[in-house]
Amino acid sequence: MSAQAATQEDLAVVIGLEVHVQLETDTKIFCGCSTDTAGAEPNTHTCPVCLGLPGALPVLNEAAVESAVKLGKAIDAEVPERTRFHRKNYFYPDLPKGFQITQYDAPICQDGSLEISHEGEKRTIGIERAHLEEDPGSLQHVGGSIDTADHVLVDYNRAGVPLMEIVTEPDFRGPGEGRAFLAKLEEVLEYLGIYDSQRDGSLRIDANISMVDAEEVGPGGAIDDRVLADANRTEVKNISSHKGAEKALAYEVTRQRNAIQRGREVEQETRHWDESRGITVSMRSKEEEKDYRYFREADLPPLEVSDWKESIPIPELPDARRDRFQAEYGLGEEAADKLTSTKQVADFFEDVAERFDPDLAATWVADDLLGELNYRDMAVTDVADRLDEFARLVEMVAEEEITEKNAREVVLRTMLDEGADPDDVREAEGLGKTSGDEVARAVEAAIEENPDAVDDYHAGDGGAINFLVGQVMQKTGGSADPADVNKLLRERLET
Ligand SMILES: Nc1ncnc2c1ncn2[C@@H]1O[C@H](COP(=O)(O)OP(=O)(O)OP(=O)(O)O)[C@@H](O)[C@H]1O
Ligand SMILES: [Mg+2]
Ligand SMILES: [Mg+2]
Repeated sequence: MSAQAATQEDLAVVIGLEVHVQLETDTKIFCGCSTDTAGAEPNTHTCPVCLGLPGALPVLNEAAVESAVKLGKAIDAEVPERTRFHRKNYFYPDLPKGFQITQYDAPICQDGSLEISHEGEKRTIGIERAHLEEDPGSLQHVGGSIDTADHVLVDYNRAGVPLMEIVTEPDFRGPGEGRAFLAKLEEVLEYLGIYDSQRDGSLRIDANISMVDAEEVGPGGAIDDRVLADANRTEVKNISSHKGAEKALAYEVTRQRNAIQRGREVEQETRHWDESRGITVSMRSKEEEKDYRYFREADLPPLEVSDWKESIPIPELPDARRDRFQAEYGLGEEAADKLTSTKQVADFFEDVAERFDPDLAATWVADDLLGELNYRDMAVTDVADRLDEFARLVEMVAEEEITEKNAREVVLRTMLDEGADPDDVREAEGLGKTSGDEVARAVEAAIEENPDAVDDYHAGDGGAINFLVGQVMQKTGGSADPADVNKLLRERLET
């Protein structure tokens, strides 16, 4: 059956991703310019090297290589003994030298993989390679978007920021899997501490999409290399988030499907994701490898990492930590997932679990804190500098200085909404958990003042106890623990 005659069901989606990640280093990859460019005036973090002035020589940043090796270990890649750099030639204003220093035939990471879980199923996504390169400068399109702008401004502050380009096999069979992969990759990068998710543009994605005859898909989603090579694919550039990736992929899948159903061929081309319009637009026919005239970067010697790489440690990664949390703290799968979703959350949970009690810590971090943050469209990163205060709140609950209900509904919410300190909120709201004596007195008073309810209780009316609990709660200003009060009342009424 030819692709032309295909209907919806006859087509399988093929997606491969090229993910560009900015490595978090103090200085650029080939010069000493600071990478801390947030809010800086354009073109103020530059020097002859990253501006590509004639005669300037690159010197490789050791920290960038170390980060690349860490990533290689995390994705189970081969890190060859010797790697080298190449020049990729193209003419575009974001590249002052007219070429990008990148890696070609000897990338620092080869043949890795990452396991994702999507819609309850686990899949292993192959990673063809991950190589080091320099980030180009950034362009600002003035008076329109890329295809309509009046003119373009160039900022070379970004030029030379270390980038890792991670190239997957065409292993995704749908946009959702692509998104799951990006989330997982970001998690791993954060755990490794080599990446700053908060930095603008620190993760940028090119997505390759094609359609093949569904009959070509074998067991486990395998597709023959020849079929993949023959399929006309589009490469979508300018995707900068997981959400954007899923949307761009879904758009492109629909566009290609429609074209094939109308009997048209999908053109092999480069397209641009226009985030604000939610569409992809054609940019140019796809360049081929020979267009880049790759040749060896003679200004950088080959890089030897064979002995060195063994001495570069990596921390426990998300999957391992998830398993350990389940085994060590008796967490369910869902709680373990939530509590390892970012390193910061996981570290915070462990800290609180060790100091107080794992069950309490799990509820407080997974349900209460993350729930309230989520409700406010916030993440743990937004309160990263206040984690001590949240730990203090859990301590108050653990030490029974406050009821769980008040801790959750008053203190936690006020902390988040007003940036208040937990002890201050408790004091201001008079929420100190009432002492045992005070509760006992309130129980006595409630019994004395409500003989009818006491009679009803003895006559077997189950509702009477709730009424009495309510009376005690009122007398203690809501600061007693209702479960304790219930117990006290029953004990007292049975004697
Ligand atoms: N048939 C296909 N459909 C979708 N994606 C594919 C297909 N074949 C290959 N890919 C994906 O295309 C991506 C890049 O492929 P490749 O390495 O051949 O370079 P390229 O896009 O030509 O190179 P560059 O972007 O550096 O110029 C990979 O992620 C790969 O998985
Ligand atoms: Mg590249
Ligand atoms: Mg490509």
